[in-house]
Amino acid sequence: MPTAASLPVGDAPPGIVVKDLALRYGRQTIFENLNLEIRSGEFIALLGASGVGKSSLLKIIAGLATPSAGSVIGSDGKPLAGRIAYMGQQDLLYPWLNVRQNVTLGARLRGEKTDDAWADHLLEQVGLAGRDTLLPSALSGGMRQRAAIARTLYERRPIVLMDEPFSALDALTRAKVQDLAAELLTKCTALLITHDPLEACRLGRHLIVLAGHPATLGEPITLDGLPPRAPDNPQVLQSQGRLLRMLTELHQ
Ligand SMILES: Nc1ncnc2c1ncn2[C@@H]1O[C@H](COP(=O)(O)OP(=O)(O)OP(=O)(O)O)[C@@H](O)[C@H]1O
Repeated sequence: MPTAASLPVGDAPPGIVVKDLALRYGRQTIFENLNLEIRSGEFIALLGASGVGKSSLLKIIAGLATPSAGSVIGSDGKPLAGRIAYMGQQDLLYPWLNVRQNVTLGARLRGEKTDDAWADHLLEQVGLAGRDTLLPSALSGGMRQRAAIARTLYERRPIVLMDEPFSALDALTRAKVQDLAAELLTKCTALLITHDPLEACRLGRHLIVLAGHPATLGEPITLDGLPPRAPDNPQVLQSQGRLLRMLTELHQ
């Protein structure tokens, strides 16, 4: 059975290369000539004011939206289709399916045999072993989000994109789920949208701010050490301060 330390995503996950990306809605230009390179296995946190275009960028990278111009490919030069798992702002668990059925939904939709040993392993990892027959209505918010993480990881994709996945959780549950995500995503290339500077500093290797109209990406703040970093880690506290200052200045 695979272990968390050996999530079966191959040797090195592909990085992401975003080249000269533009997005326009009618006369509104959300961004133009946007370039971003995320190296293999890196965890990037993307921040920025509401409405600046973060979710749009993530959806384009995920292949869920079409850009007006530009391209997104893997750092290995191959398309990213089929190599990305996407986790949105809501857990989107199907209320009529139990935890296990939700976790294995992708395989079921594709008409594949479900990998029950892998599902068991993930349910154990996210602390839901023995809860697999419960419906989402019987779960707390934190448990639902943990089930959604298990469903994301069940897909065994080397790239994981997350759009504010923990924003609805209370501070303590959020910290626990952040720890879990950091541990389970060590072998993936990950891009996380968050409004929470502390979350960004605990999880991200590079923190990038998207700002302006049209939006551009700022110089990244880079943190050392492996996530999850402790909330009172001096580097986390210092970077959090820098980030808040940067976001405030950009908003003026
Ligand atoms: N399908 C669409 N048609 C027209 N405008 C859109 C569409 N989708 C998004 N927009 C606009 O594009 C801009 C960027 O939206 P987006 O959701 O990417 O922002 P965001 O930075 O993720 O915001 P938030 O932090 O609030 O989630 C917004 O002004 C939004 O109104």
